[in-house]
Amino acid sequence: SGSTFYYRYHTLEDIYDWINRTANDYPDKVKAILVGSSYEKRPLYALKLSLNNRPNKKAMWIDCGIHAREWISPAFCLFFVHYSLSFYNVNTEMTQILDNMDFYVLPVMNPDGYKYTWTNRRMWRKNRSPQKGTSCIGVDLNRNFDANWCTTGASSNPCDETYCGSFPESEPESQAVANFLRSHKESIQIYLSIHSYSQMLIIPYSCSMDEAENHSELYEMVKTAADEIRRYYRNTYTYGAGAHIIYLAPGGSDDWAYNLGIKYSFTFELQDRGRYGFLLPPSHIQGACNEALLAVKTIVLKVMEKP
Ligand SMILES: NCCCCC[C@@H](C[SeH])C(=O)O
Ligand SMILES: [Zn+2]
Ligand SMILES: [Zn+2]
Repeated sequence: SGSTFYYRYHTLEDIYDWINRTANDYPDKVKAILVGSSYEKRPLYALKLSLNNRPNKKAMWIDCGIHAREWISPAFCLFFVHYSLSFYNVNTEMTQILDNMDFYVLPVMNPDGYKYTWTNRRMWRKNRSPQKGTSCIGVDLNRNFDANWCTTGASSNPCDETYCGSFPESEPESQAVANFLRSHKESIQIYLSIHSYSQMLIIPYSCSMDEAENHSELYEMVKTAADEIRRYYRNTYTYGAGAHIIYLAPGGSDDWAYNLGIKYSFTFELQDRGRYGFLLPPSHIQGACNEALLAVKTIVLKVMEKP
């Protein structure tokens, strides 16, 4: 699949085919891990990238597609895997990173919702689990984690877009990710969740107005990443703690991962700033992915420098 493959949006079926093909084409570098399944029993595959068989490497987790309508998010995960495999031993930074760091990449965390945006409603956000006592469907998976769950910034109404679910990790998708992170928290040093839109590099906390204990370190990382994006791509990303730069959003995967002990935890809001919003045209995929890649590289290299 030439790079034109990575500059188009893909159906869920094409993404599953790509996952299997990639794992088959790189048997010694890529492993498809089944971390769980969705409400409608679709598999949740994470690709483990391990390009250097040095023992006990640290790892970074990247999830995409937690919100169904944010199509640029899965597009980035596919791009990132392709870039890592294609530019290892070619691009200096990527080689340095992959010699030290494994990656777990979950391209579509909400497959039921993603499918639904292709077949029924392009603007769907939540998963597709039915709720008791109402015909309204779906939980906002980024309000379903156990971090100040269902406080201000989430809704307890199943018909709302930010519905928190019936209890923390009530959904199979969030439970699968939380279980995997719990069982790999010793090796996973960095957490990243990819969303769109509004061009932001977000650090904890979003679930409260509290400041993260390593706030200045995290702030420096996203500031530097945003500066690099401005320098190389002349594009503007805002950065900072979610509760301050976007809105209070409790129950988020990043805040939960942070409290689990993954002290380098981020959420990216990719392009654009509202002209197309969630309907970002395919012609913008390359730019959006290059910007996000630069931010990932900047942050990972800084984490690797830490003693
Ligand atoms: N974990 C909360 C990070 C800040 C909010 C992120 C946005 C992405 Se669409 C949201 O979940 O509303
Ligand atoms: Zn989102
Ligand atoms: Zn968003």
